[in-house]
Amino acid sequence: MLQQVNGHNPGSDGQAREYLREDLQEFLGGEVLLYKLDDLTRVNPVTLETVLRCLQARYMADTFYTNAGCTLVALNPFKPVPQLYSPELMREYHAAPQPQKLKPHVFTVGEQTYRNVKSLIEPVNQSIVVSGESGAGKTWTSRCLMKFYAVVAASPASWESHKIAERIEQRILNSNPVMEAFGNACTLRNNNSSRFGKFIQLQLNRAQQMTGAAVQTYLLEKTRVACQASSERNFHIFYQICKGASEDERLQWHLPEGAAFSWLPNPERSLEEDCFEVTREAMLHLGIDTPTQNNIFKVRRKATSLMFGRDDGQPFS
Ligand SMILES: Nc1ncnc2c1ncn2[C@@H]1O[C@H](COP(=O)(O)OP(=O)(O)OP(=O)(O)O)[C@@H](O)[C@H]1O
Repeated sequence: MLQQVNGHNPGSDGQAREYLREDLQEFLGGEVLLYKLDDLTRVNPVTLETVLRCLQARYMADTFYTNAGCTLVALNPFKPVPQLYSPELMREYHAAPQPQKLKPHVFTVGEQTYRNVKSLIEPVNQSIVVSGESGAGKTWTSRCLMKFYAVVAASPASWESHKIAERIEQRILNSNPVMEAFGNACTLRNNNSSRFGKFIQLQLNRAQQMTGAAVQTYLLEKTRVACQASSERNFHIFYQICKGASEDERLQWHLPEGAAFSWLPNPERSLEEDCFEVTREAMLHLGIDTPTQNNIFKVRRKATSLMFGRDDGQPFS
């Protein structure tokens, strides 16, 4: 039963609809100012149309973050916006007496969470849930948060502990290209779609410095190895190996130059994520040395050679 619509007491459903229509018109009439609404709880009346119009107005004004109470709505800009993620901006949010008074940003969430750990007498674990549909920007957002913590949670006093913190920071950031190489693939919606879920745990000591990180992955879409929807691709790592292996490695891994594989469709698409060197470099930083890497790729290559199948129908030796 309808009791009240935006302060009106309607006598009937018809009247309620009329009031709603008037309120809607009034709200959208001042549309030029919609981009200034940085909290969706201030949208009135709350309808799908008003919320979307508000987000659209902000998007047009290159404003990609909007609060919705204690939730942050992030719009994917689909273009590089480097000034939005600079270390200077990270420090600004970190140093602000009240970060929630600054413009809505993923760094506000990061900083508030960081302070919540610190401000309690007994530190309490904090969680940030990043959700959205495929291509919405979850991986990007998680990466941003990791970079943010790597910057703000790594300012120890002594040179020695500074070095340790720096190493942890690098390892945390380097875990991304490795996980993405092995667990991401190009889909119709996203060139770099994560085909697994992940739970990332960042560990801080009592002084709020980063001491480690752990990543748990789950629900890897293993079937993609053998079956890809048309116009989609297999996991990046396979293309990286095929495109980036040196001549020596090709010989070792029995990987003829230019060979086509039926289970590696659309290899002609050249993606930023195809860079084998980036994965190898990141693995090195994670402590996986070159011989171990070679063993991994050899094992991967052997396991997959049975499956890839060559387009000419020839089995692999
Ligand atoms: N804040 C941002 N700034 C610039 N580009 C972005 C931003 N967020 C997302 N993108 C772009 O959108 C693409 C898709 O984002 P992302 O991979 O994070 O989506 P996702 O939600 O993790 O998708 P999936 O669920 O498929 O893994 C990124 O590769 C990047 O190009």
